[in-house]
Amino acid sequence: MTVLELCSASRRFPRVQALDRVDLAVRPGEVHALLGENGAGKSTAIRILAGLDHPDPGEVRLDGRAVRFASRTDALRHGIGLVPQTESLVGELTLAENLALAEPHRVVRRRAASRRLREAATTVGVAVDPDVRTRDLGRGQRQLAELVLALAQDARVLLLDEPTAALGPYETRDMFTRLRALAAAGVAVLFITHRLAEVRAVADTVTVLAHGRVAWSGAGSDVDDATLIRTMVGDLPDTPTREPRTAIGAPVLRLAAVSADCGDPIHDLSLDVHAGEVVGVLGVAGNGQRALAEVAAGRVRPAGGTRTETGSVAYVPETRLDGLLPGRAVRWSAVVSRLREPRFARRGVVDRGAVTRFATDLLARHDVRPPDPGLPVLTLSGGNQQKLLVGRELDNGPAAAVLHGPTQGLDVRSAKEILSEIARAAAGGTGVLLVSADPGEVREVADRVVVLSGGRVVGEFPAADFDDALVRRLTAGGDE
Ligand SMILES: Nc1ncnc2c1ncn2[C@@H]1O[C@H](COP(=O)(O)OP(=O)(O)OP(=O)(O)O)[C@@H](O)[C@H]1O
Repeated sequence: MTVLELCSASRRFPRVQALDRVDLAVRPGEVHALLGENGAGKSTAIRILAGLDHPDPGEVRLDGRAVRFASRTDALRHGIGLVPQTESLVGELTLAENLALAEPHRVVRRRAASRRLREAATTVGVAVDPDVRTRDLGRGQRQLAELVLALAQDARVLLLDEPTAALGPYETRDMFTRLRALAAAGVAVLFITHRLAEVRAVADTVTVLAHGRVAWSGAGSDVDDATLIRTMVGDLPDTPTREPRTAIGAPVLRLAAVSADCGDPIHDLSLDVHAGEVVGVLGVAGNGQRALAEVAAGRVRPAGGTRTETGSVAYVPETRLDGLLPGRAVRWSAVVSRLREPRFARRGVVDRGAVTRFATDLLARHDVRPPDPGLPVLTLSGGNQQKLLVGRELDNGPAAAVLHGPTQGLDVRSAKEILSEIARAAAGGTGVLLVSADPGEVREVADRVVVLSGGRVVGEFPAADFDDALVRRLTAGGDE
């Protein structure tokens, strides 16, 4: 029995056919994974199912009947909950206030809202405080909060656009336990991911989109990983994620006994990043990663201690839109951190032609699709926005680079390309601070690993000594 489906759904945007006659069905009690390379049409499919967009032509069916949701709120009234890729919570408000905002059709008293949220959180075993300003939660926690928000509104279908992108392996496993419990209770779950291990861990059914079409669909047990990868992105590039390094040099970024509070505080933290070195920072989300990244990048002044840099510091923030100019064309996001360079100005006025030429070249070099500098940034798929941001930041051979979750939302091919880019930057002398939720990528590209817990460094070791059990113990708050 199908609860929600796309029937021969197409959607065209000015430069692309995002969906082309797609059939996709979600069933109660089933976890369905939606896969595909960046730009394949996954978010478009989910947005249509959630009432944020409409197929043209094509149909959405609910319980077998054609429907046309007027909005996301309307879809939610029919039991369709969405956890979007870019969070939709209002940061200044608490989760309880966000719930009141999401239900304009009824009066929601704050105490009742908090109670409903607590109940929903208990159902899925999540510890969220409904009365904390959502801006003060880490990205992973905000996504869990959105999940709880949908459940508090009685969603019987959950559409999750990359719910695990900002989560580490332990939090991901927890989330899957919750999703399985929801499915067992009859909820239908459709989620987007780029990680095949997650498909194996939780999905009953898999659909792969490629260039807006269904390239494969069926039971997860009927397909192997190699076939899935080939169907998604073709053959993987054979690019190295280790480059011969020049000797590791002097420190390019030094934090000495810094403390800062950006929601998840850091205390008395000291860390040096040397030229030509990749320092990987691991930890369970919400243990000071954001504060560390913001302080290291020079965005937030530490409340105590000192920060020293020796040259330019590139920064990829955890939330990609914080590093882009969402309201403007791609070309401006491509140059924003370099606009002061003389080549972009003519007699004191910005030289649009020079900006466009630079942006065109940057998009081509970093495989951002579509490679059109005139498109609004928000019309790029999430993964392509990420490639633009990381490409721009590493492009200029900075002295240091602070990268917070640089491969978030990237398909396997692009993630591999970004890791090679990081390795190349380090080989060229950049000192990289890689703050990541993914132990696998840290292990692959870092020289040294630092583990954060409770806002403090609780362990540090050469990447060559990487030991899963040790990392698990340290991230859980143990001492070395
Ligand atoms: N509002 C829009 N206007 C123009 N083009 C758009 C718009 N929304 C999406 N697109 C384009 O449609 C295509 C599919 O985008 P979509 O976001 O669905 O991809 P995706 O598979 O979710 O990618 P990712 O894995 O990177 O998130 C992309 O080429 C994207 O640039």
